[in-house]
Amino acid sequence: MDKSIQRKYVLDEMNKMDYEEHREKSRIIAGRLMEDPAFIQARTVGVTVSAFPEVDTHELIRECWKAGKNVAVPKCLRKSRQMDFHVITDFGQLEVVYMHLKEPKVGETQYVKPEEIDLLIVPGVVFSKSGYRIGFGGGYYDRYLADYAGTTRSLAFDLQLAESVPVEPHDIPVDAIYTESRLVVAGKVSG
Ligand SMILES: Nc1nc2c(c(=O)[nH]1)N(C=O)[C@@H](CNc1ccc(C(=O)N[C@@H](CCC(=O)O)C(=O)O)cc1)CN2
Ligand SMILES: Nc1ncnc2c1ncn2[C@@H]1O[C@H](COP(=O)(O)OP(=O)(O)OP(=O)(O)O)[C@@H](O)[C@H]1O
Repeated sequence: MDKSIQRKYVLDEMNKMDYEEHREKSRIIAGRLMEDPAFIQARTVGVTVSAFPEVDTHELIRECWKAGKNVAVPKCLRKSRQMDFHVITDFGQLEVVYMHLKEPKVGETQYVKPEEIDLLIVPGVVFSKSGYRIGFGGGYYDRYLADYAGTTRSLAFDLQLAESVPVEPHDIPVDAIYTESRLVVAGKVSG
């Protein structure tokens, strides 16, 4: 199936969730990640600030702060279509400048190199059982992952899992995907 059709179909399904269902499932998904040794051991976590209908990451970010972890969020560089991650210690250090996305205020936050991020939580719209993904189409994460050697995870609702997605040469799969009912690891699915 065409990438943009698959993206639109799944986004439409995600948008059908009501506020309660979205919040409850997000809480379960984030809770599962928080039990993962890769999360527990991470000193610095790279994560996006979610926007509905993405799996909510706000509570996860607060839990990172409580546990003394650094929270690094991406700033998009539009010309080069690259991203820089900056450490935020408060949601007040975010601003909306690009595509309704909450991004770090670069003057107020510390830049971190890819090798300083222990765990990168990779966003996406559709995920395959091999860990491949369809994002919002900016190619930002594909570019970042090309230079990133650390551990990756994704957070998704069950309805975002597809049998397969089109794979291009630049696509790099994530190590594992948490949903409200499943853990998908390197092509294996368990309950
Ligand atoms: N919450 C959240 N934040 C995130 C992402 C995400 O998926 N979720 N990203 C995940 O990657 C990055 C932003 N990704 C983007 C992906 C596509 C376009 C986009 O479609 N841009 C239009 C218009 C560009 C322009 O105005 O210059 C385009 O490409 O046509 C923008 C951002 C970083 N932050
Ligand atoms: N490593 C890369 N080097 C150069 N161009 C790239 C790279 N990765 C992706 N691109 C380009 O970026 C554009 C968007 O890529 P793609 O459609 O795979 O995005 P996506 O996976 O849906 O989104 P994202 O990675 O932002 O979540 C494509 O035109 C692709 O060719």
